[in-house]
Amino acid sequence: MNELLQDLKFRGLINQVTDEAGLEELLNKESIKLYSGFDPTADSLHIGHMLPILTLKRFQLAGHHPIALVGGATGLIGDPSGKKAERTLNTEDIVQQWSDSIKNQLSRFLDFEAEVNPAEIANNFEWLGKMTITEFLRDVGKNFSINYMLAKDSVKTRIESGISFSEFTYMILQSYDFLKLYKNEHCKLQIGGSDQWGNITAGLELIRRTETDAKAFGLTIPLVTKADGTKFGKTEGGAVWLDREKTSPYEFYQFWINADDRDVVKYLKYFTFLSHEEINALEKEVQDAPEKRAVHKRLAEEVTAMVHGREALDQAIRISAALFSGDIKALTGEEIKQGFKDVPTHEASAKDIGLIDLLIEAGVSPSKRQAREDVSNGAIYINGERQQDLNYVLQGEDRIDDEFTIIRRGKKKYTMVKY
Ligand SMILES: N[C@@H](Cc1ccc(O)cc1)C(=O)O
Repeated sequence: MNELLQDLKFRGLINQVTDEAGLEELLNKESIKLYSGFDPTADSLHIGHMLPILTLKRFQLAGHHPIALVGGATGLIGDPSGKKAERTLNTEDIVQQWSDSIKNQLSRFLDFEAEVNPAEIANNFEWLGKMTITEFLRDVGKNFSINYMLAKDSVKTRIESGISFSEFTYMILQSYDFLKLYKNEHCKLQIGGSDQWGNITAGLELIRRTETDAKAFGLTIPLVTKADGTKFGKTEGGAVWLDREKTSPYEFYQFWINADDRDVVKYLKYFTFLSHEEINALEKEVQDAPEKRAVHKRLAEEVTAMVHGREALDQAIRISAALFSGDIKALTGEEIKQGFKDVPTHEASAKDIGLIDLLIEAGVSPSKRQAREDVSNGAIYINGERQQDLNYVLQGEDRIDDEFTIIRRGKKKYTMVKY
């Protein structure tokens, strides 16, 4: 058995393979080129994209050459696979901009400097962008029968609700990419999410029809599912992005820490490079002492360090600990902003405001009487410091970075006061 395929199987990373025995033979024989494509449908990739990226990386670590393809052209059209409705088109400028940011993100995961098997980046705008309509229809489109195309899930499921000619032809564009990379780069394998099976096999069909003695393969990765049935990768705040401006390293870390006990081992297998032995040991730990959440922590550490680096991970851990204990004094203003992004905010009516007045206008305490009680009982904290003086007036030193103050009532109720 091939070691890489064995690893992918152990991790549950294989959904379908076009010809497993053939692929195994090939992987045992040579170091191959493989690719996966990413359409710029937003200014950042999100954690749903991580599985194909990390799978490319697993191939690279096993000695193969990964090509990460940015869909500068396909992103202008829109893949109907797995989509219930037609997409709205984005402008060429926007797609160009998004292609650049996605390219940068992809570059963080793969090794482009490796001596023998460096990763490569490609952009299908380079060939599809230049192609003329007559070339497309004569050289590529002629190889696809309408029947074949109508039978694909991506099209079949949309016949009733509607699909444009543009999205209908998407599979041909992606097929042409595979053919192009197969011919020019000897790229013999395309991988992608399970919804990409139709597009990948269409590419294989095109290669088979146009190349003699062609041998290429497709492999899909499962869709990440969650034990509670909700969609993976979404939080209340929306998608979990790989761009730290959109999802801070602290939020990113929290996402993994909060994984369901039933999902955590699966995520370790999917998203980390820990050894099988280590994962098996951690699996035992979840079964024996799930309440310790040590395995969740380990998962969050591994993935956050990989995506955002060691320093950002340390910061995320410090913010989490400070928020948990309520002692935020040691945090910087930036760290507090990350940690308190989702707490209610209140715009203070004045800078040097009396504490009781502030508690009332910010809705921290429901009434004046309660506000006074809260303060004298010691339930009120200003930036992590208890304040029991009923006549206390907030001053400059209570404003972090001269911008905001964190008020806490009781154990967990936080409010960010801005000026
Ligand atoms: N269709 C893929 C992206 C892709 C684009 C071009 C390719 O050649 C391959 C894959 C997706 O939407 O996820």
